[in-house]
Amino acid sequence: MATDIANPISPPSSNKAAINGALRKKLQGYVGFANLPNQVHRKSVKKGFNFTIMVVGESGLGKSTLVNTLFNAPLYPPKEYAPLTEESPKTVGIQLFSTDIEENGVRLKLNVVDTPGFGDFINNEDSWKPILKTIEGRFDAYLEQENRVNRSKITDTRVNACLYFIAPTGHSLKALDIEFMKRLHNKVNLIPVIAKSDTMTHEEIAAFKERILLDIAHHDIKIYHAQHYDSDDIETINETKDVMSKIPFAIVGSDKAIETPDGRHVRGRKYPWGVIEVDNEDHCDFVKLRQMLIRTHMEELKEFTNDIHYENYRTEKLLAMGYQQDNSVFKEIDPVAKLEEERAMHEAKLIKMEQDMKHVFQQKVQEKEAKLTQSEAELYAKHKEMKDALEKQRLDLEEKKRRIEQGRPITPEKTKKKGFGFAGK
Ligand SMILES: Nc1nc2c(ncn2[C@@H]2O[C@H](COP(=O)(O)OP(=O)(O)OP(=O)(O)O)[C@@H](O)[C@H]2O)c(=O)[nH]1
Repeated sequence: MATDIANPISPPSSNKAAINGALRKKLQGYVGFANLPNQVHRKSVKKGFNFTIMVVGESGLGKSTLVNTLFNAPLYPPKEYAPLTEESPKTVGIQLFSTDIEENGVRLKLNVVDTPGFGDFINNEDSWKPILKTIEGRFDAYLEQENRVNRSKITDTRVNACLYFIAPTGHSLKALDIEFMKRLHNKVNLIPVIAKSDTMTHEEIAAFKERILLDIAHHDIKIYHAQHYDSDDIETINETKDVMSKIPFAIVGSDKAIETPDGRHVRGRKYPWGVIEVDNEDHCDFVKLRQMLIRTHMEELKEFTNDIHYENYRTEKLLAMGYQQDNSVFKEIDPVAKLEEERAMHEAKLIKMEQDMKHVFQQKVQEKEAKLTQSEAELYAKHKEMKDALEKQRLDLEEKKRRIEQGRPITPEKTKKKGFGFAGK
């Protein structure tokens, strides 16, 4: 099904002057995803785009109606009314709708995940579980495809944006809203919207928005925060600021054409006191929401999904499966640091060599010293022995001399025994 979403219900030509009148703010240029080529590479444009939106919120807040309004296409088959209760029919179970939209040669495959409204049960405690399961299930499917041997054709069904519908109570967020948003904010780009904002006055909407943002900040809920693609481009910065200033978007949904009192045919809701136009920026933020989703921030929403939410999920999952990450492989090689490292290694090597040489030298000196000490001791012993022998000789000679002087004969044996040259004399 190919639908022109950039031109929601065209009014008859006779009423065109009235459209340009005071009530309706005329859009500058066209609004649509044909602008995407400015955001990404031409190749992606050729391939076409794939975008998945999820709608979450209490039952009956107009989720299905908004999706039809957003894409100006009856994505939802008309809900059958139950004849007995005459109650509005509900979405039961998670439903997926897909449509191909083409604009200026750019193809967009749009997927919408509609979740059943919650809040109807006595105990709504776990109503977030199936929604979280769907988001994670889509991450798992992507992870499984990434791990295949052949990864050339990966089908990406990951949820790129989650429109969270807040009931137009005018009070603060409900405990259930807080619980839901907290459960989802780390898994998906959360975009809060005030449903059925036609039931509130402008002042009430402004005060309610303020209150919601305070609650979100108080509970540390991370909602999607658009970034500037090109900080030098003042137009982009202003556009992003403008879009961000509208969050939470106060929206009105209607896929029906109605006639305004001045004869225009518009998408809107008719009341006894007047008409609320869906595509009128003075009436609600629907145009801004569509602009952000399709025109200005689609690629960024996809990037955030892949780089932040999916990456975190993947890391947690792989760690839980026992995979360890070797961070050293991600260490960037800094040439200065590398040189420094090499220099340190070289220095350490030199120090080691110096120490080894010192050790060998000391060993040799010690050995020499030991040898010298030993020969000194030997010399000393020899010297002592000679000295003792000479002393003994001196004593013998003195004895002989004394005997000769006393006239006593010298015993030849004794002389012989001595072995000194007196024996023959
Ligand atoms: N006043 C008003 N009514 C709306 C708006 N959007 C939808 N409705 C009406 O609200 C009723 C419920 O709308 P649905 O789109 O079926 O709501 P839902 O959130 O999909 O409901 P579930 O399927 O139960 O989750 C319908 O009668 C819609 O016409 C809106 O912006 N303003």
